[in-house]
Amino acid sequence: MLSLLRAVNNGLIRRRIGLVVMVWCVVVMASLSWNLHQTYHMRKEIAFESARALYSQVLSTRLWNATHGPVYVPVSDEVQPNPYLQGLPHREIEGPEGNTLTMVNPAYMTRQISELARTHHGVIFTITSLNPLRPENVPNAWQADALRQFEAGVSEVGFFVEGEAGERQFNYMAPLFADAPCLVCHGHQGYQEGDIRGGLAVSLSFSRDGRWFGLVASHLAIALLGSLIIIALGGMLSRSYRLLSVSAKVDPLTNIPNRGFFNEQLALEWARNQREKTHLGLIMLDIDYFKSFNDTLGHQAGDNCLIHVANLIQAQLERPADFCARYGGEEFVILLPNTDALGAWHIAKKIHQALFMENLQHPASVFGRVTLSAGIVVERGTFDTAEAMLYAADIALYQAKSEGRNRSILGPITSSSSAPPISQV
Ligand SMILES: Nc1nc2c(ncn2[C@@H]2O[C@H](COP(=O)(O)OP(=O)(O)OP(=O)(O)O)[C@@H](O)[C@H]2O)c(=O)[nH]1
Repeated sequence: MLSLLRAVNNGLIRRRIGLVVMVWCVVVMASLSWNLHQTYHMRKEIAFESARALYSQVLSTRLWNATHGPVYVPVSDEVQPNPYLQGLPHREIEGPEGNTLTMVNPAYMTRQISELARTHHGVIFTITSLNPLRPENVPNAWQADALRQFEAGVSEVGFFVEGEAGERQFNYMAPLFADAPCLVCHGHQGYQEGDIRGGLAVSLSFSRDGRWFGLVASHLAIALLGSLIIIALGGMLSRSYRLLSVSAKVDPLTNIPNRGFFNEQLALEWARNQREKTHLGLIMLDIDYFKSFNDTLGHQAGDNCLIHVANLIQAQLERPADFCARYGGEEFVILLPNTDALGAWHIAKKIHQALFMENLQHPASVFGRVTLSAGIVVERGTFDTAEAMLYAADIALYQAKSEGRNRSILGPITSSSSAPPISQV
């Protein structure tokens, strides 16, 4: 039974389990990449919203300045008169306390606030242009690229980069359009109201996102756990399948292969034999006077006798390829690959002798003990089909019975042959 268990080919089940594990892992990995993508997308959305808010804030401040006409603040170390407003009337005026106030236009105010934001809040925003008045407003590479994109119709640009301190930095830029107050200084550059005259670049720092680690770890755990469950359930399924396959092939009383399994084996060996043109021996055996055995000693004793004889027959087989099955009732069959008539005869003789030595009492038999009759055939180009071979063995067995039982007959026996090749133990 154990050897049969091993013999059942469950490679297909293993391959299927492997496939299910693979599909499971692919699904988990797809979920991971979707979640990572979503996390990145969300983070980028938040970064865009924050940058847009800052951009709007700066524009509102500039608008406030532009709307209220010249704004004046006291001249100090931080706020010196703006050289780009040189020549404008009233660039400096006297304050109520006799101090000097200087004009702060939207661009100058943006620079002032930008400086405060950079030093106090770590937020960087700068005004930049492809055609700047101030040399400090010359764009860097990404800003120049963004400015060119605005001219091509793009409304904003934003992306993450690695910050200097290893943090994530989000660079954002949206266009600045020329309006009346701007043209005071930039009019001579040929700008009209509504033209894109530059952009407001914003750089925000974000801490590194540790969520990806949690996502990767949890997905790996799910993939591993799921795979283990699939493998465990698959193993149980595979074992049940093997047990089912085996029980479908084994005779429940004697625990040796049944007739169905024998038929499969016969088809295999027949095909191999036809290919390789070797000998294939077949012995059909039947317990003598078994009805009387049951009648005198009872069915339970009959069952025990069948088990005993099955084990005894199996014990006489010499090669791993030799195959014995319960063919039905008190009938057994043996397949002997690569075995000629002499070999098959030798096995039949061994069985007769072993059973004789076993001396299983059979009071109703003329022999006083359990005996067998056997029909032997050997295929080597003799039969057209496996069924014909089996039939010939059955005829030889019948002949052994009719000649007095407790013997073997070597077939084939044909009704047409005047002198059938009958041998006898
Ligand atoms: N105890 C038991 N008896 C069985 C089993 N299978 C078949 N038999 C019996 O085996 C007997 C076979 O009887 P027959 O076919 O007349 O053959 P026989 O009495 O052995 O006579 P010969 O074969 O001519 O020697 C029947 O009585 C069946 O009931 C089984 O599994 N257990």
